[in-house]
Amino acid sequence: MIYTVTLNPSIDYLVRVDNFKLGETNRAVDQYIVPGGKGINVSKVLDSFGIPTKLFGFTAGFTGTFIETELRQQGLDTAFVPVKGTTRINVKLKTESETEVNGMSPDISEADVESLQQQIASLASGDTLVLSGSLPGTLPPDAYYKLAAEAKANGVRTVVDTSGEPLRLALQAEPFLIKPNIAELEGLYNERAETIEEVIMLAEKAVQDGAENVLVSRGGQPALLVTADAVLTATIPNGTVKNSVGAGDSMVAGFLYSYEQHQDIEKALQYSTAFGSATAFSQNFVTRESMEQLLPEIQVTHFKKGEKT
Ligand SMILES: Nc1ncnc2c1ncn2[C@@H]1O[C@H](COP(=O)(O)OP(=O)(O)OP(=O)(O)O)[C@@H](O)[C@H]1O
Ligand SMILES: O=P(O)(O)OC[C@@]1(O)O[C@H](CO)[C@@H](O)[C@@H]1O
Repeated sequence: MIYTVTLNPSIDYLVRVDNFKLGETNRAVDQYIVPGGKGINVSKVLDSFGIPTKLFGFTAGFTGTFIETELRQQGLDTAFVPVKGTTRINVKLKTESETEVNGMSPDISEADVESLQQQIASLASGDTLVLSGSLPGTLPPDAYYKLAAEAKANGVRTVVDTSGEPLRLALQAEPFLIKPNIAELEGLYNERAETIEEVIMLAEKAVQDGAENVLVSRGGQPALLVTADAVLTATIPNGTVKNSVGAGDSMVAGFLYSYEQHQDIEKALQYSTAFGSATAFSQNFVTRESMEQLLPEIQVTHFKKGEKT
């Protein structure tokens, strides 16, 4: 069974404004109000591909109630720990470009964390635990490390999709998969990666530091999968980006969807990329139809030094 953890969920307010003017009253021409947060998005995508998951995390206040109610109505199995305060609202403003304002998390107490730890303690060998998104401000940076290490000690496969210090520390728990985008990978080692060789070098550092599979997304540029034995690249299909919110989460979902069936990292990279781009090219999330359309366009190859991608 796959379990996702969203410590810092959100209501995503996606709003489109034509001719946006800073400092003036702008009127929306389109809007969506949906449960968000990276782990929740992974669960939504997997569920739509027939893979059931259980959703852990913290929810608070009327926004938390909205998230829980919506997800349950969609048939998702939520088991959020209720906490004090109000779950955040994240604004995703679509103008000529995409601008995001992610809200502030409620405070999480030690007792809240213990409740979550108890839930995670029930996972066992054969289970997968996906830890995704930012940490609430009151949690220490090693929060993901601790949860991942506990799960791993029980034979659970762990996935960590976060950034900065929480990601750096989580590597010590030897996660099965991490999915940094290029900025997150650079941030991990405080180094710029302008050439493909530099990107690979940083991803290889993350492997040395503990990650089994490092899936690097680079927006419209080829994605990479780096392990101790292989460096793979995947071409990115051409298309018009409609909404990239959740494209990275769709990649995580696609990787797991494929890997659970085939245990083949080349296929997992191909599916992962198809899931990511299918989400980027749609207003909502990837569907089976949109994914299957893109899949044959994506070529996965073993990277050879000197190659341009
Ligand atoms: N311009 C694009 N053309 C095609 N596919 C894209 C484009 N931008 C993003 N994607 C798809 O989305 C995936 C994830 O993109 P990105 O590297 O921006 O991840 P991310 O920053 O984690 O995403 P997000 O946080 O917005 O969910 C890419 O690997 C690709 O499959
Ligand atoms: O602030 P975080 O936790 O880093 O990211 C949260 C978030 O931007 O990520 C998802 C898309 O990946 C959105 O649903 C959500 O609003």
